Amino acid sequence: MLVTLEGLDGSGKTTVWERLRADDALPNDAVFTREPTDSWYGDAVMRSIEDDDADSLAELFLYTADHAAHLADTVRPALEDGKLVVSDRYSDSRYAYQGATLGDSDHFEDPLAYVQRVHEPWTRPPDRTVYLDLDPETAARRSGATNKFETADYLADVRANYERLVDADPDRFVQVDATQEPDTVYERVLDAIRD
Ligand SMILES: Nc1ncnc2c1ncn2[C@@H]1O[C@H](COP(=O)(O)OP(=O)(O)O)[C@@H](O)[C@H]1O
Ligand SMILES: Cc1cn([C@H]2C[C@H](O)[C@@H](COP(=O)(O)OP(=O)(O)O)O2)c(=O)[nH]c1=O
Repeated sequence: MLVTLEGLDGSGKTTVWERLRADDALPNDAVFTREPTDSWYGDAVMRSIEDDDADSLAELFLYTADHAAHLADTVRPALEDGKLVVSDRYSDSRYAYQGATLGDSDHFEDPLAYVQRVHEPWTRPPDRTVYLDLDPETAARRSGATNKFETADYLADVRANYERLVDADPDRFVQVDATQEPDTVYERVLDAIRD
C-alpha cells in the first residue's frame, strides 16, 4: 500500500512523516521515503530549486526523472514485497507545483493536466494521499521563505492546484487542517493511514 503526504511548504509533512517513522502503530517493515529523493537525481533537483533562473520546463523534467528513479529503485520493489510505503511528497507535488510554475508558459492551456499526462503511462498512483491543508501566508511564514517556491503568492496558486486535485479524486485524498496543534494533526494522519 502506498500512502503519500502532500501540502504546501511548511504544512508539517516532514514533522508528521518523522513521527510516523518512530510510531509502533505502523508495521515495522514499512518504508519511509521522500521526493526529492536522496540520490544524484534528487541532488540535481535541489540544484534547480536553488537556481532562481532555472527554466520551469527543464525543472519539471528533473523532478520527473527523480520520480521515475524513485519508483524503480524504492517504491515498486517495496510494494512488490507487500510493504507499506509512506512518501513525503510524490506525484501530486509535481501536478500542484509545476502546474503553477508552468502557468506563465505559452505552450500549455492547462499545465496541471499536461504534467499529469506526462506521468500517466508509467507512474504508480498512491492508494491514499493525506493533504495537509494550510493557508499560503502561514505556509510561507512557517517554511521561512528559504527558496523561490516559498512565497505566499506562488503558494496560493499551488494550493488552488491541490484543491483541484482533491476535488477530482475525493476517494484517494484525506484532507487534514494543518493549522491544528501538531498532536491533533498527527492523530488525524494516523487515522487516515490506519483506515
Ligand atoms: N501543526 C503545526 N503547528 C505549528 N507549527 C508546526 C506544525 N507542524 C509543523 N510545524 C512547524 O512548521 C515548520 C515546518 O514544518 P515541516 O514539518 O518541516 O513542514 P513541511 O515538511 O511540510 O515543509 C517547522 O518549524 C515545524 O516545527
Ligand atoms: C517533489 C517536488 C517538490 N517541489 C518543491 C516543493 C518545495 O518547495 C521544494 C523542496 O521540497 P521539500 O524538501 O519537500 O520542501 P518542504 O519540506 O519545505 O515542503 O521542491 C516541487 O516543486 N515539485 C515536486 O515535484
